[in-house]
Amino acid sequence: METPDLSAHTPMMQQYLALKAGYPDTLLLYRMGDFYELFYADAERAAQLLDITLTQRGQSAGQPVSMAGVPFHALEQHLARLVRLGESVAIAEQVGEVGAGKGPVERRVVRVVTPGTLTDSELLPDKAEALLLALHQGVRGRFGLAWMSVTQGLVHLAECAQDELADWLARIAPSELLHAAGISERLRGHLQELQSGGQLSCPLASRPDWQFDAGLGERRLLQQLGAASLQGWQADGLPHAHAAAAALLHYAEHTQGGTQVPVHGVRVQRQDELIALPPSTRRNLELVRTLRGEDAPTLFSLLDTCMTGMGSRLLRTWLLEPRRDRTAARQRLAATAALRGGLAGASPWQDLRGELRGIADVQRITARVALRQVRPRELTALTTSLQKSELLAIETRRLEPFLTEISGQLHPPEACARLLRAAIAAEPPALLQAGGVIAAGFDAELDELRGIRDHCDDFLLQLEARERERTGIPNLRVQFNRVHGFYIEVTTSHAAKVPPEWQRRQTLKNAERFITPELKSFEDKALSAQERALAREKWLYEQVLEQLQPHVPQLTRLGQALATLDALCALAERSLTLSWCAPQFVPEPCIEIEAGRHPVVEGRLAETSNGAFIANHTRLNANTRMQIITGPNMGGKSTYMRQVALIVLLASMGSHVPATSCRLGPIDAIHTRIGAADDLANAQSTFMLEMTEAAQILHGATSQSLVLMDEIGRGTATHDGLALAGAIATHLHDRTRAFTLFATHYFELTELAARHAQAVNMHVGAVESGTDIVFLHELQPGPASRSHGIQVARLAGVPAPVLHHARQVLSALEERAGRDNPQADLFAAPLEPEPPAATAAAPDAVRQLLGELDPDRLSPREALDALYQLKQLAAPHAG
Ligand SMILES: Nc1ncnc2c1ncn2[C@@H]1O[C@H](COP(=O)(O)OP(=O)(O)OP(=O)(O)O)[C@@H](O)[C@H]1O
Repeated sequence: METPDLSAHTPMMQQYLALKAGYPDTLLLYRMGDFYELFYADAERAAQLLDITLTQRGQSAGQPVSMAGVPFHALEQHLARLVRLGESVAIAEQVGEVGAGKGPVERRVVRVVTPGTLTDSELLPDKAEALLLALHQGVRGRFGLAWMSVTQGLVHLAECAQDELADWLARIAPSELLHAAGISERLRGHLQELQSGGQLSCPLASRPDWQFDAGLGERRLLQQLGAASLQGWQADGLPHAHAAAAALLHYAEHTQGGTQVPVHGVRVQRQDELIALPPSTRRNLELVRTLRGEDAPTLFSLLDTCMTGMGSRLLRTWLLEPRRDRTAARQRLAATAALRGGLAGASPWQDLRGELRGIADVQRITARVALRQVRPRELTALTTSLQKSELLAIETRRLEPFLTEISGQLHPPEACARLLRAAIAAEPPALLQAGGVIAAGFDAELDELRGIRDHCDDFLLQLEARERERTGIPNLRVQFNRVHGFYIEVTTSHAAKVPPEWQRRQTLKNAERFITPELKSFEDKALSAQERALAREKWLYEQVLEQLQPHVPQLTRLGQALATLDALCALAERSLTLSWCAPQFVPEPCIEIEAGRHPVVEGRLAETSNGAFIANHTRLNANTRMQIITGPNMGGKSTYMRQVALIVLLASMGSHVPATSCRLGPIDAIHTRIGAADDLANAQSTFMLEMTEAAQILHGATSQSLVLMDEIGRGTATHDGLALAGAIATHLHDRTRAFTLFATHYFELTELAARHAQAVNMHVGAVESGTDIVFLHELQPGPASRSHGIQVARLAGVPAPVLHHARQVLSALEERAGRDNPQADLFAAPLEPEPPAATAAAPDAVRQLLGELDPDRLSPREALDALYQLKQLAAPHAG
C-alpha cells in the first residue's frame, strides 16, 4: 500500500492518520488527556451513532478537522452502544511518557473492540456467547468453518457443502463473520441474502485472502495448543477448516492488541453428530426466543435457573446442540439424579446452589487474565470464587462418577489462590489508575512509597513544632499551595528571627514565605511518592498477571466445571419443581410418552390460574409412525405437537421431561412446519414459505426424524392445498417413514389412516352445548366429527349476523358435498413420474462425458471446450 504524504499535517494529525491507516474500516478512538477523540469521517459517524457533539479542532493541512470525543470514564458505555450497533472500534492509548521527546506522546492501538471478540462482561450478554466465525470458501463447493468465543478458548472446526451452509450459519449464530476479500460473487450474494432474510444477523468483516491458508492454520493451532499433531483432537485432514482457523486466530489476535488469544482445545463438529434443529424448528418451538422475538417465555427461559452466567450459557448450548449419541445425555441424567437426592431428604443441589450463588464469571475473567485485560475487581471476584469452588469440590466429591470428575477440576490451583490473596487488596477500586489495588504488605517498596504519602501530615506537624522551638517564632506555620509547593510562613513581625539557611520564596503584605533544604527534599519525595506509588502498582499488577499465566489452563477447566455443575443443578431443580420424570433411552424406534405436557403452556396456565393443563399420551413406534390430528381451532393441536417435540429435545439434552414416563428411540432431527406470519422480510408469500419448508423436510427427514406438520396446504386454494397435503402425508408415510404428527383441517385426510397401516387418526375433543363450545384439550383416538369453526368464531367475537350467514352457507355446502362427492383418490400410489421435456440427446452420452471429466485437471480453455461439447450433446438436434 502506498503511504500518503502526511507532511502537510500537524505532527499530531500525522500520528493520528498513521494509526488510522491501519484501521480503515474501524472507528479509531484516539486518547488525548481525559478524552478519547475521533476525527474526520469517524467523528461524523460517531456523532451520529452516539448522539455526541461534533466540533472542530483547528486546521491541519489547510483543512478543518472535525472532531468528536467521549470522556475516558464513559468509554465502556459508549463502546457497548457502538458494538451493539455492529461497529468495530480501535482504541489508541498513550503509551509513551508525557514530555519524553519532541512531538506528540507515543500512542498505540492497544485493542480493537469488535462484536465477535468481546471479553468484557460489561459489553457481553450474560447468558449467551459472542462467537467469532471465519468462513473459508474452498474448492469444489466445500466450505471451511472455524469459530470460537474468545473467552472460552475452544476453537470449533467444521467443513460443509454449499447447501448445508445456511443451516450451519443459523446454528452457530455468530456475532461477527470473517470472510476472505476474494470470495466469489455468488457467495457474497448468498451471505447478503441470509443477512437480509434475518438468518444471519451479524456484521461481516472482509480479511485479506492470504490469511485463509490451510498450512498456516494448522501450524497456528499446533503452536497455540503446544501439540505436535491435531490427531488427538481428530482435527487433522480438514484443510478448509484449517484455512478458516488461520484467519480466525489472526483476527482474534489483531483485536487484542497483538496478544495471542488463549486456545486450550479444538473440537471438530460434524453435521451427523447432532440432532438437526433447522432454523424453522428453533423458531417454531420457541427454544430461546418467542415468535415475537422476546427472550421469554421460551423453553430456555423456563429451564434456566442457573446461578451463574457460565451455567446459563452452557445450558443454552446443551439445548441448542443436542447430540444423537446419548452418552452425554445419560451422563447428565445420572448426575442430575444424584443431585436431586434420595428419599431420605438430602438434596445436594440445594446446598450446591447456595455456594454457586455469587460465583463470578470465572470463564470470562480467566480469558481476560490471559489477555492481560483483567480489572482489579475481577481479580477479587476470582479470589472469592476460587474459595467457593474449593468448597464445591469437597461437596461434590463422592456423589456420583460424573460429579466426581467435575469435583476433580473444581480445586483451584493453590499457588494462584495464594498469589491473588496476597497481591490484591480486599476492596480495590474499579480502575488500576486510581491506586490502592495492590494489597499492603505485598511489596516493600510500594509500602514505603505509600508510607511517605500517608505520613505526610505527621511529618509536617513535627517539622513545624521543631522549627518553632528552634527559631522561637511561635506563629510559624508550614503550608502548601499548588504554585509554590511547601513553605514556612512567618509574619513580618518575626522576620528578624528567621535563620540564615532559610530561602525566601515570596513576600506578602504581612508575611514572608520561606523554604528550607529539609522541606524541599521532603516536597520532592512526597510529590513524587504518589506518582511513583502508582507506577509501582501498575508494574506490580503486570507482574501478578504474568505470574497468573501458567494457571490459565487450569482456571479454564475450573470455569467449565463450575458451568457444568451449575447447569446440572438447574436441571435437578427444574425436574423437582416442575415434577418432571427421567426419560429412558432405548435402541428401537419409538417416541412413547405417558401424560406429556407442554412445559411453557403449562407454566403460563399456572401463572394465570387459567385451569390445569391436560396431559396427553403419545405412542409412536415401528407400527405407528404417523398421527393425523384433527379437531377444532383452539383445541390444542399445536400445543400437543410442540410438546412432543419439546419432550424429545429435553430428553436428548439430558434433562428430565414434563411427563410421567418417556421412552425414546434414536432421533436424528426435529423438523417443523408450523404456520407462521408471512416472511415479509424475505418477500416470500406465506404459501411459498410453507412449500419451501415442506420441501426441506421431504428432502432432509429420515425414519429417525420427528416431523411436525401443522395445517400444511392451507396457504392456497382448497383443492390445491388438500392435494398437496395428501401427497406430502403419503410421502412421509410411505417413503420417509419419519415419526410424523400431522395436524390438519382437511377431514379428507383422515381417510389416510384407513388406508395406511402405520398412520392413525387422533383428535382433540370439544363439546358443544347449544351455541357454546368447551375444549377438552384431550387427545383421543379417531377423527374429529366436526370442526366447530363457527363456534370458535363466535368465541372470538364475530358479530351474530355474520355467524348466522356462515351457518346458512355451511349447511348449503354440506348438502352439496353429500350429493356430488366425486372425490379423487387422494392417497393412490403416484403415477410414474412425467418424463422430462425435450430429452433429445441420449442422456447417457452426456453422463459418460461428464464422468470422464476431471475438473481439477482441466485448463480454463479445456473446461470451456468441454462445456460446448456437453451443450451440443444435450441439444434436441444432437445425435
Ligand atoms: N393440553 C392442554 N391443556 C390445557 N390447555 C390447553 C392444552 N392445549 C392447549 N391448551 C390451550 O388452548 C390454547 C389453544 O391451543 P392450540 O393453539 O394448540 O390450538 P390448535 O388446535 O392448534 O388451534 P389452531 O388450529 O387454531 O391453531 C392454548 O393457547 C392453551 O391455552
